[in-house]
Amino acid sequence: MPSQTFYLLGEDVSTAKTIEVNPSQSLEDLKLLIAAHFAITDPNGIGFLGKDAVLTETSEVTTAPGPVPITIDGHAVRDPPSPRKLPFVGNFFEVYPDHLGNHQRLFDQYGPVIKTDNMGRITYQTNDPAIAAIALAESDFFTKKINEAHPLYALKNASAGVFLGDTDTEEWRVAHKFLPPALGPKAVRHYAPTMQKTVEDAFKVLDHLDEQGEAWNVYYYMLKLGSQAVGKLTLGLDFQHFTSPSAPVHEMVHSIAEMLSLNKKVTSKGDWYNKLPFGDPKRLRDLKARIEEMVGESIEVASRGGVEDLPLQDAALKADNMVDYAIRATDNKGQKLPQSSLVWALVVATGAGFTTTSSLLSWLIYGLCTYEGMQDRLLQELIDHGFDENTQITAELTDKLDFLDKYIKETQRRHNPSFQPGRTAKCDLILPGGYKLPKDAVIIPALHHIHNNPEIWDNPFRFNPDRWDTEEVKNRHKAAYIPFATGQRMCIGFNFALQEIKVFLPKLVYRYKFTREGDGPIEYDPMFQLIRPNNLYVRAERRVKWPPRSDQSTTA
Ligand code: HEM
Repeated sequence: MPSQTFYLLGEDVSTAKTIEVNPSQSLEDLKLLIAAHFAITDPNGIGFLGKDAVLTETSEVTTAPGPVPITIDGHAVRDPPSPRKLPFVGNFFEVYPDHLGNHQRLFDQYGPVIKTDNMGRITYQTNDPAIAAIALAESDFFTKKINEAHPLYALKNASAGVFLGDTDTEEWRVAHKFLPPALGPKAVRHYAPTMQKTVEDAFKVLDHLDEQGEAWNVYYYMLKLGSQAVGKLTLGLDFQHFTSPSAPVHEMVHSIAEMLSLNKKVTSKGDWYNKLPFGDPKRLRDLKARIEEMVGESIEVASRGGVEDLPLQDAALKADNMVDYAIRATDNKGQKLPQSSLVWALVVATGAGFTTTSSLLSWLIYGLCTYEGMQDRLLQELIDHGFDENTQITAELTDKLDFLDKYIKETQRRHNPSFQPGRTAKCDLILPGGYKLPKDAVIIPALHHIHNNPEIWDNPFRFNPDRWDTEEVKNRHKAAYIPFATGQRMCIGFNFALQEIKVFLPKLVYRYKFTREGDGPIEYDPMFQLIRPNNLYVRAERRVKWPPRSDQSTTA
């Protein structure tokens, strides 16, 4: 077979490779062949340069005088740009404290892939959905491998939960077979009554705060509410967060939160520190043991009921909660989730579940008080669907609430709580646009910046739920909106989260009118894993009257 030599434009000609090419193959097949040889992640962007023009036929490529330069999306290959570094701190002060605002500025200045060095930790970020989709697909190019550069590295070693681990492990595969069915769309539907009871239990506290004329910190109460629901439905535990306005946050919730921050502290120093018999490392070991003990108790209580084993899907539809599910669910070989994976899979699902939903709930309340007309439109939609305080919310009802759906989507676009799902390059590779990434580099699809990228979204900084009806948004790139990430390592709890929100928000909006207390800037904590409003205070006033149905007011 004839052969041709090729090299990547931008690299030295001496790197050229000789490749056998069948002259009768299509140009598309030739691009696939070249992509495989040069680890080019998207073959569609490959171009072949002739002496005077771009070569568009395989026969032209094979007969051109070699070596033939390869372009990617019309570019030579190049290192991702990076701001100028300062000694020791690198780009730290280019990025922090306002990493959301600063990354936006860096994307505007340098383009869709940027490299930053924050005190020695090198990461790559992208706001391009096409690159995000490539990174998040588990493939020959990328995987979730949590190495020193990964944003979850500090959490990986100390807690070791399978969902904080690498994809390429037997433990993750087993947990990933067992747990997602319990959080599938059908399975979470039967959790709706428990979700509703949870928010209704919070009413007496919110009513009391209203009677006292008190404003409250939204994140604090949403943390209580979000974790109350997740606690019941993952661990079967009642955290008693709404027995009174000052009811303490349950030991499980603050233990998980404290464990997350201790992990960061302990693993940011050498391994010797971890072995100290006192201080933070000891506290961390004690906490881990206590958490295991608490989850172990939940498992024991659930087992004591003498429950029957069931195939995965049936168990998902019948279980009272995820512990109950996990001890019953049996795969087609009659095997169960091993006890060794069970405890930490449940701890991580609980932690991932409440930190995220409580942040999103907080942003949803922020939107009610900030964006003109939202509260009225949400309320009107409820009234028009015959909603009242006795309504039992079901998925059939929430499926009809179009504006609610658009409002949630727009909030997750504009104020997404999670922002850094990192993926690791398995080899030296070339991204669309010609950006080179070395093996083991961690790239973060920057969710906030993808969701607010002006190349994709018209007027992205405007909060506009109606954009979700437009053709432009309906035809967007599949990774232009990925609040729960995408690919095999995406969120397994998204059905749960969305259903919970669709039960909580209507109940809250029907009962209360929310107004913001104070009008200073809202701050977020740049060192927290999630974006949440730290200093948002609201008044929730009980409604005493509701608008008429739209059809009645039109008739009138
Ligand atoms: C608004 C709510 C939520 C948001 C925005 C969210 C977002 C995410 C994102 C972006 C990831 C991917 C992380 C990565 O790729 O590195 C993820 C993973 C995960 N989420 Fe969620 N999540 C939410 C709610 C939940 C809930 C309610 C649960 C459980 C009940 C849950 C359990 C998990 C688990 C176990 C993973 C790890 C999956 C894996 O590594 O294979 N999440 N979530």
